[in-house]
Amino acid sequence: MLNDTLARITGSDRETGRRVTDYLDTLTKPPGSLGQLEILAVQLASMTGDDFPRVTPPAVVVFAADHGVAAEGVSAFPQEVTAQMVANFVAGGAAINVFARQIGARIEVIDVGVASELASGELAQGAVDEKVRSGTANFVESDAMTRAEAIQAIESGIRAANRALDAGCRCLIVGEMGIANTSASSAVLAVLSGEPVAAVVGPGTGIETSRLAHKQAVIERAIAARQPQSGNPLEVLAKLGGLEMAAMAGAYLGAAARRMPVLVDGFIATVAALVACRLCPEVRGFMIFGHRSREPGHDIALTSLDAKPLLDLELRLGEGTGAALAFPLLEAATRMLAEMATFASAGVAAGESGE
Ligand SMILES: Cc1cc2ncn([C@H]3O[C@H](COP(=O)(O)O)[C@@H](O)[C@H]3O)c2cc1C
Ligand SMILES: O=C(O)c1cccnc1
Repeated sequence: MLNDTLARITGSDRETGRRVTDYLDTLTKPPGSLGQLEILAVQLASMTGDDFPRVTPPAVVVFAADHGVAAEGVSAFPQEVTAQMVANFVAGGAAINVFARQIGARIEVIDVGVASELASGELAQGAVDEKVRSGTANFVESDAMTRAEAIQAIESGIRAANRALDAGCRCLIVGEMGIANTSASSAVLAVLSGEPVAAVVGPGTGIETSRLAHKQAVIERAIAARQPQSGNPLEVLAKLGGLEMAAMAGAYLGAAARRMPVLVDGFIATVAALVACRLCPEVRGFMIFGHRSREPGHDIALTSLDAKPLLDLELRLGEGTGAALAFPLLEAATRMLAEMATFASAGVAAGESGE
């Protein structure tokens, strides 16, 4: 299924993009005056192959999984919080639930590796059970997961993207929940970007500055012990990543294979996006970056992808929140194309051409 999906991903449709670029200059505004919104409109048209792309309704998929490295004291919160937040997502009380409701999104919560037994029983009723294993192994001691488990998690992400598409959704927002996943993301990013761990590591849920040096040392020890090959993204993911990160990468691939625009969230989501792009560079053409997270490694991940995020609200939450908040800008871009009058239709005199 992964190989089929990879084979189906082609570049975005530049011809449609060029047509929409020309059309934008016929709308009743000075050429280029809607700035980034015009760029967004062209991107969405190129992704979908549609001169009048639509992004509503959006889908939010939140993947949850635990991390063995939580045992090293790298998060400000205990591991149980992952399962407890899954219950909160299902009950509709988390930040992502609020913003998903605001934008009219279909929301799905998917357990790909929550450690708690409760999570697959009463706690997570209403969550999709795609558990690959009960959390990763502590990557300081052994590989986080096997290559087969990483592929299984990626494929659960592909299925989630397909469910969203089959339900009629037109834009995919991918979120995550997993205590200690900023450590796994920092490890993966350091290897894939070649940057030192010190440059990509950050406070995550808010560990004290004194504990940040410990978090950095744990990640450095893990990379030294696991020795992943930076040119092999699947190996880096399996040795140092997380099940939710694998599923997120899969969801991006699944969306791109069906030309569905993806709105990428914060630090963890962007590291997963980097993994997806290393697996298949054409996926990049289907990604829009919602916001710049306060987690310091996010800038490095964004730079690695040559990505410019839409918003900077100083968020550091994850769950898909920054992407959900950016969604109305995508909708505005599509409405601008579909609803604005042209100079000809409105009888407005055109100005001098050229900027
Ligand atoms: C209540 C709560 C809700 C969250 N929602 C997202 N995260 C975020 O924090 C975690 C990563 O930070 P670290 O690596 O420091 O554990 C992830 O679960 C991420 O999604 C949360 C964290 C907490 C505590
Ligand atoms: O940007 C993120 O996704 C993020 C930052 C800190 C903690 N959790 C998530």
